[in-house]
Amino acid sequence: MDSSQEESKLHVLMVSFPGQGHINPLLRLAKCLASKGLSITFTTTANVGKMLENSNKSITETTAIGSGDLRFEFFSDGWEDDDPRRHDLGLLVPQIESSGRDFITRFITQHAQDHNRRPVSCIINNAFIPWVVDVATEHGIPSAVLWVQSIAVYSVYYHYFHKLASFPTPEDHHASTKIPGLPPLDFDEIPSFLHPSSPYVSLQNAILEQFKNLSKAFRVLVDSFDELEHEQIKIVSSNLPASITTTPLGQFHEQDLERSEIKCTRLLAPSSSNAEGAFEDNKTSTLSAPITPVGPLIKFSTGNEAVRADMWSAADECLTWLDSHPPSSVVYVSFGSVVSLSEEQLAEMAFGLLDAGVPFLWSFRPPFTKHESHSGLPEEFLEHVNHYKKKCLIVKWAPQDHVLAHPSVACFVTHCGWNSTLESLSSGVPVVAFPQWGDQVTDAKFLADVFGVGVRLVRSCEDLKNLSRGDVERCIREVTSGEKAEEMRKNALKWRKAAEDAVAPGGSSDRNVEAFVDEIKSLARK
Ligand SMILES: O=c1ccn([C@@H]2O[C@H](COP(=O)(O)OP(=O)(O)O[C@H]3O[C@H](CO)[C@@H](O)[C@H](O)[C@H]3O)[C@@H](O)[C@H]2O)c(=O)[nH]1
Repeated sequence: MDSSQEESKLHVLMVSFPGQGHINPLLRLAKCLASKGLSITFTTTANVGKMLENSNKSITETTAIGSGDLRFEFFSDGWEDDDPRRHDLGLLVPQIESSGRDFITRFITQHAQDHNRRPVSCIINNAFIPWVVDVATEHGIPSAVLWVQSIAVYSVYYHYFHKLASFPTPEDHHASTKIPGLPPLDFDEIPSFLHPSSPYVSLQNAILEQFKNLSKAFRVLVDSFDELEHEQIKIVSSNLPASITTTPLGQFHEQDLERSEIKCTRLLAPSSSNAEGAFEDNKTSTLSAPITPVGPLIKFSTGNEAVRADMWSAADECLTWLDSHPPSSVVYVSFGSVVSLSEEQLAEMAFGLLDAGVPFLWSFRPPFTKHESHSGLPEEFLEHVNHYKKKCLIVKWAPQDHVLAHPSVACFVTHCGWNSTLESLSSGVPVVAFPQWGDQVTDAKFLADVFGVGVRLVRSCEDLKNLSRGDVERCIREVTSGEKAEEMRKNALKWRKAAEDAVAPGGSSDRNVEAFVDEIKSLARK
């Protein structure tokens, strides 16, 4: 690259909520954009930044990726290192907003004034920090959002927020929800934060807040792909005005950029359950920027595997241990970075795994706080694991992307976070779905009934409480042997191929990423 190209690299600031399930997809997008010639600064809060630096030394320096580059800069959330308030989302979300707003404003100003730095041309953020879009708008900087859950789940929240469909009410709280383009969703299949009695009010607010200002962004990118969620993309897009819906994926028109002027009225009278009063001004509302799938981001090869953002060090031994097993023989178990199981659930899961008689690798994330139990596994089970190291391995954190891509893995027992869901589909690995809350219950429904790659270990909150080792064993057997297992394996491999095609040069997501980069360049010229 000559010096004039080097100078003309556009600078994109990417801001992540400090959670693993948010950081991973945003970082994957960051690497992808850098590989196409953009200069990226990736930021999140400093306490999580410290964890990332401890487990990934490579992120402490600027890294050249393709014709662009990537660097990290973290901001303090204003609390001491061990402040327990961080574990309360209701407190954390506003705290990050106040410190994050200051940081981003300073960052934009410094980069605009200092001739030795590149001014910020675009800002991209992910879930739970919608104020980033407002800060960008206040400074006249174009902004985009990366939605880090499925488009189906986006559609459910979108229909809820804009009162476009009926949802369960306290009076009729088990009614199913019908949303165009989605199968009818039973009560236990809509994201559980929308249940009338959900105790997770702060999570519901954090999620729904995002829908307030999506129209200020010029694009909502999604870590999904057209072939996987074609109908859902069509439906979500069709609630936008015609000028946008007629725009084919991967081709942007001038009028798309003026959508802040666009208004759309709701289609249905509001159901009494729809967070009445909370989002008062929805009668005539600007809906959202166009939705563009750019995933699965994990499949884009940027030639820089070393840059990772694990919050804990991934145990290298996983891959050598997997190497010692025959193809399609191991069950991988992980419940992501947030979920904690009760001691009863852990015991049933543990003994169910033993009863299934298959080798297993269990990633059991370290506790967040001193108070969170990490010794919840039964003593008898741990003794067995120690004795049969060849057959069972428990680690604190695994390189999950590499584990799922390993040929020895036959099945994934997962909590169905969207990243895990997409990673298993992209790797062709069938699943036993063990969702706990939020979008996970919807993802589980899709994995089993729409994508055809797994079985559900639990279907309702009641099942969660009554998990039995017999069910664990039965589900693992169902997914790993017999005719039905063969069918699921075939479907999983079909999705893996579709994922590979989507990100290959000229594939649906690749075209969308290219067009997005062109869009950033074109907005920067204005
Ligand atoms: O040992 C492990 C376990 C997990 N992971 C990675 O951690 C991420 C976990 O993300 P996800 O599967 O989405 O689970 P959560 O961490 O639980 O994610 C939260 O955020 C997601 C995105 O909003 C939601 O879909 C989930 O429901 C929510 O719990 C994935 O990329 C995994 O590859 C590892 O690298 N090693």
